[in-house]
Order: sequence, then C-alpha cells, then structure tokens
Amino acid sequence: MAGTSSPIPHETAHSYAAATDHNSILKSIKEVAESPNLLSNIPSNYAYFSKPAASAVRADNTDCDSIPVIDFSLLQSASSDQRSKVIRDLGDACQCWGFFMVVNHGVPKILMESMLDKCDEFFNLTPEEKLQFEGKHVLDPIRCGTSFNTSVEEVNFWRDYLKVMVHPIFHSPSKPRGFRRWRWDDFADELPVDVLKRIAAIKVYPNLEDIEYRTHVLRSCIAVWEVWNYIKPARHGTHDLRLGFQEWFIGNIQQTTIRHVARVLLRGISASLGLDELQIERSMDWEMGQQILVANYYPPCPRPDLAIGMPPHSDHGLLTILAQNQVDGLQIQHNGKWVPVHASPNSFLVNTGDHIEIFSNGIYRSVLHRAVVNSRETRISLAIANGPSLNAMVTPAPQLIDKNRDSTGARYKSMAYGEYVQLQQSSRLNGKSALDNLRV
Ligand SMILES: O=C(O)CCC(=O)C(=O)O
Ligand SMILES: [Fe+2]
Repeated sequence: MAGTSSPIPHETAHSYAAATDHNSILKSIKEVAESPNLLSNIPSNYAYFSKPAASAVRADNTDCDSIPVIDFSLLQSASSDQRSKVIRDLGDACQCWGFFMVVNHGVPKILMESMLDKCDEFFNLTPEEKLQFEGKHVLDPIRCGTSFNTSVEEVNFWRDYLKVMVHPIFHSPSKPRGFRRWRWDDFADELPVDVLKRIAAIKVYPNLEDIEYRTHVLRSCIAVWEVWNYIKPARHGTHDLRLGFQEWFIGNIQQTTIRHVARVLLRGISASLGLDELQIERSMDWEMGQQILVANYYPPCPRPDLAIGMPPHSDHGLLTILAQNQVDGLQIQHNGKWVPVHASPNSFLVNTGDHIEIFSNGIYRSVLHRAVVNSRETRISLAIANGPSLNAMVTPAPQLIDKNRDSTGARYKSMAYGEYVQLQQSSRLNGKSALDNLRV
C-alpha cells in the first residue's frame, strides 16, 4: 500500500549550514540561488535535513522500473477486453502505489513544452513584475511565491511556485506575453455577432451541456478557423490579433486535453472500484471541478543533500497530473521506501490525491511524495491538480463503506473541497496532516 498515515517528521539543522538573516519576506529561491554570495553552502533556513546522511538525494534502492505504466489509449479502446484489463491495471496501480506513469495520453508534446516554456518565462520575470501576482489569500485564483507557506513554516523549501486556477473559470497571469490564452478585449468589438456568440459558448464551459471532448475541440477549431479568416482581411489586420488567437487556442486545447485525460482516468478508477464509471464525476460535480496549474521551479542547489524542493506530502483533490522539463526529482513513498521516479519522455506522472482516498473509503490511498533538488540544473515541474467542485461535500462512496472488513463504516468525515483546500494550503506542508483531520 502506498503511503503511510503518519506524516514523516522533518529534521532541521540550523547549526549545520551557514547562518543567514531570515527576513519575514523571503526572497525567491531563484534570487537566492543566483546570489553571488551563494558558493558552497545554503542559508540555514533552507537546511531541511540535519545531516547529509539523511539526504533525500540518495533514495532507497528500490527498482523504479516497477512503477506502473498505464497506456491511456487502451482506456478508450473499442475492445472491451483491452479496456477491462487496463482498468484492472489502473486499480492495481491505485491500490499498490497510488501512483502511475501515463503514456500515449494524446496531449501533444508541443503543448506541454509551450506550457513549460511559459512557466519558465514567468519565473524569469523581475521580482517587481512577479509581485503583482503574489496573491493575498490561499484561494486567490493566481498566486506566486516561494517555499510553500512561509508564514507558518520553520524551514523553507528550495522552490518557487506559481498557482493558477484554470477551471471552471480560466485565469491566467497577464505576463509573460503568451501566457494568456485570451485577448478578448483586443478584438471583441470587431467581430460579427454570430461568431462572438459561438466563441462565448465555448469559453464558458459550465454553460455548455455535457459536451464530449471531441465535439468541444471541434467546435473550438471551427470558431478559431472562422475568426482566423475574419481577422485575415480585417481592417487593422494586425499580427497581434492572430497571435492572440493562437495563444487562446493553445490554452483552450491544453486545458481541455489535460482535463480529458483526468476525466477518462477517473472513469477507469471509478470502474476499478466496481462502481458506475461516472460515479466519481457525478459525486464531485466534475463540470464545476477545480483544476489548478501548479508550476514548481527548483534552481540548482549547492547542497542538495541538505535542502528539499518539497517535503513529503499528499495532494488535495482527485488526481495530480505532472509533467516536467526532462529533469527528474520526484520521489514517491512505496512500502516505506522512497522511490525516485524517472519519467519517460512525453509521459505524465499521475498520483492519487486525498479525495480519492476519502471517496474510496481508504481502499485507495493518496500517495506521499516529495521533490528533491540537484546541484546542476533547474528543474521545472507542472503539477495539474484535478479536484472536485469547491462546493462539493466529499464523502466515502456509500457502496464502499462496508467493503473494508476491518471498518464499521465511513472512515472519513465529509468536508467541502474548498474548505479542505483552504485548510491544507494555510498549514505547514506536512505528510498527510490535512487528511488526518478527517479520519474517523
Ligand atoms: O515537482 C514535483 O515533482 C512534485 C510537485 C508536487 O508534489 C506538487 O506540486 O504538489
Ligand atoms: Fe504534490
């Protein structure tokens, strides 16, 4: 079974690393890492491990080749035998690991690369430019910062982040150029009414009836094609309008396809629990489901044996889909050992979140994972968290309550997803402490 219910205590060693002034407003880790004063040691407030022997870098020697791999295309196979087999594999992966690698997912490589590039550009904005996206509240739709929650943590992590809520309402920082998919204001007044109507219908997902993915993409393509043609002979004919459309289109597809991957996986997971394949979606109000893009930036660290990018934790939500810039660093806990994950090119790394654990009444567990850093190259990861609607009250599925022989009923109390996110994000990132609050 992946993960354990008890958080792993972290170790601090302020005496080991060089002393520093720990300001209340912490510099970004990018600035710290690029500081000319940073030679071979790290400021003491980043020393997570008490001694190099406790290093995260040397993970336990478990064979990472055994990490389950799910061929996404088989989940949509016309052959029911193939589908049944991959659903069983998915169930085994959730039960034994809480983690799997997804290949053949259909999200174009170029889209993931463009997202990684744009996030890299974001982290390279000046501190003043980034300040406007800092956010004040954990549920603000766009916020960036360093570490995890500097107002409550004793030790800081070697990590900067950008968090953007992209569903049900699509948000996007206005910088860097191209991060936004939508330059509506630039041309809305110029378009014919029927085209405007069609685009508005596509833009606002919840207003659409339960459309299927292909129809959705097809409609987007038609609208883009129409607008593209409209823009071409337009009076102003500016290059920018076309570029704006291209960005919007890419953003739209990115969001749709990653949500599509998450949705199909959740259908498989629901079926693997012996339930209707739509039960997870229905009970989580998926159409209004929260999707958050978390971009993590881990610059090279002179003491990767002392610092940590992200400490052991589980994620809120249902499934986190992670892509990275070819630099490994994720480790997952399996049978009490840390297993380093090597991602195949163009794969997604997927982990089950706390709300899968709650929904399945503990049959599937959210997996403990952490991110380690290295001394050579910057790692960027995009963790796309797919969760219930913020208003959804998440409870164990009624059919699963009696399935656990050692359980007399529901193992978790219910809580609105939004409240849970708020709780987890305002606390110290510490193992599965947020979920522990809900255990019966
Ligand atoms: O960067 C990684 O590999 C892990 C990121 C992560 O766990 C998170 O953003 O929740
Ligand atoms: Fe995580």
